[in-house]
Amino acid sequence: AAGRNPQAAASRPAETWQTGSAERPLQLANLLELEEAAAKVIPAAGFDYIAGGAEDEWTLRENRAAFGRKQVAQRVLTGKVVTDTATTILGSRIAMPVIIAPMGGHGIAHVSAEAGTARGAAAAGTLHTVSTVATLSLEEAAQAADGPRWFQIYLTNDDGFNAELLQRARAAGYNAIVFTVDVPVGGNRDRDRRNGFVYPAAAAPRNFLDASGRPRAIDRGFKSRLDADSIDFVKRHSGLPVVVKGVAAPDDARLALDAGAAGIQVSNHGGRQLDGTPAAFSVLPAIADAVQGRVPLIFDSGVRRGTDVFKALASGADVVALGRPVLYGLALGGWQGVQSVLQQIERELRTVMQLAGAATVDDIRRTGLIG
Ligand SMILES: Cc1cc2nc3c(=O)[nH]c(=O)nc-3n(C[C@H](O)[C@H](O)[C@H](O)COP(=O)(O)O)c2cc1C
Ligand SMILES: CCCCC(=O)C(=O)O
Repeated sequence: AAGRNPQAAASRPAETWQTGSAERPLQLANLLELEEAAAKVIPAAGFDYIAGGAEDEWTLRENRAAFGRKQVAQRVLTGKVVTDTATTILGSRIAMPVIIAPMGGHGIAHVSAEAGTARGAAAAGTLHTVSTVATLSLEEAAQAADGPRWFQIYLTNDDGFNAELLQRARAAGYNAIVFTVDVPVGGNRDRDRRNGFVYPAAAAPRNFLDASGRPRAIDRGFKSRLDADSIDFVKRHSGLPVVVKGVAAPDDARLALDAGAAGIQVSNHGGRQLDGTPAAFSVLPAIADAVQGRVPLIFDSGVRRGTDVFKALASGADVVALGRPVLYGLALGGWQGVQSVLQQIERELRTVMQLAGAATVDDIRRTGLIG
């Protein structure tokens, strides 16, 4: 059931999908205003799929609201001046503590699909996490740009296929595997049910096509039973550092650590899975406490502003990952739109750092929040 949408796409006849095709930089005041603009470019059911969350979308809204309950301390007499926003994550140097979260089907948003996203990320000096259900194959996405890149895996019920996918990722030069564990089943997404949404043929995930173009493994669905052995499987077959993504409880963080995770991605999948759970930002401090700096923490779900990045890092995250705004930037401006989105949040972060007396990313991590 978890793989229902992409699976349906693989067997649908060709159809036209009139989505974004512009290639231009974007003039942005902030990332929040992108959603309304993107709704005019992406076909309605595709837009709902991207923008929506599970059930009442309470957690989707709470992901934003929670940032409003912690405050940044203004510090203007420290004598510090922002030097740069660069940082290192799992051995990769990136220009800002912001990366791109894995999202399926970039072809839903723009004709360049993941090639545009990868190029935009590289132009901004950061990395893109390519999804299992990406429109382009992991090899095509890798060829689109130089620089560090991560591959996200959903384990299917076909372990031979899973092992092959991990080996392909290693061969294509991916630097880490992001193993997503919060989709043992697809969430209850009312908008998609109402729209009868399935991935359009234009976004059918090519990782599942065999040499003769026939769909493979995706009809077996994604694994529901996930545990320490699953993490070990991903480690063994990839030979790469494994980030366990979709951790929202300290006990899952401890379990992932014991199973050999090289990183933990605190996330509630952007409010798309279990509605009624706390904001990802609300559970971050307790997870950081459980992890005790033993592995890096990546944080996502609801990040839209430089202040959000600052607050997440001050709460224990090493980097944050950005979801929906990247697809909106891609829809509106192709690779240049993605670059604009990343540059905008970096610009905001720099200003916040200066006003909060943090000269570097490490300084942010040493800063306490109010509230
Ligand atoms: C359209 C869409 C598709 C997604 N597909 C995937 C996916 O294939 N794999 C995955 O691990 N997470 C997926 N996610 C979740 C994101 O990685 C991330 O957790 C979430 O979008 C972060 O929240 P934000 O959009 O509020 O920034 C998807 C999210 C969206 C919006
Ligand atoms: C059913 C999983 C497909 C991609 C995904 O993770 C999402 O839409 O959130």
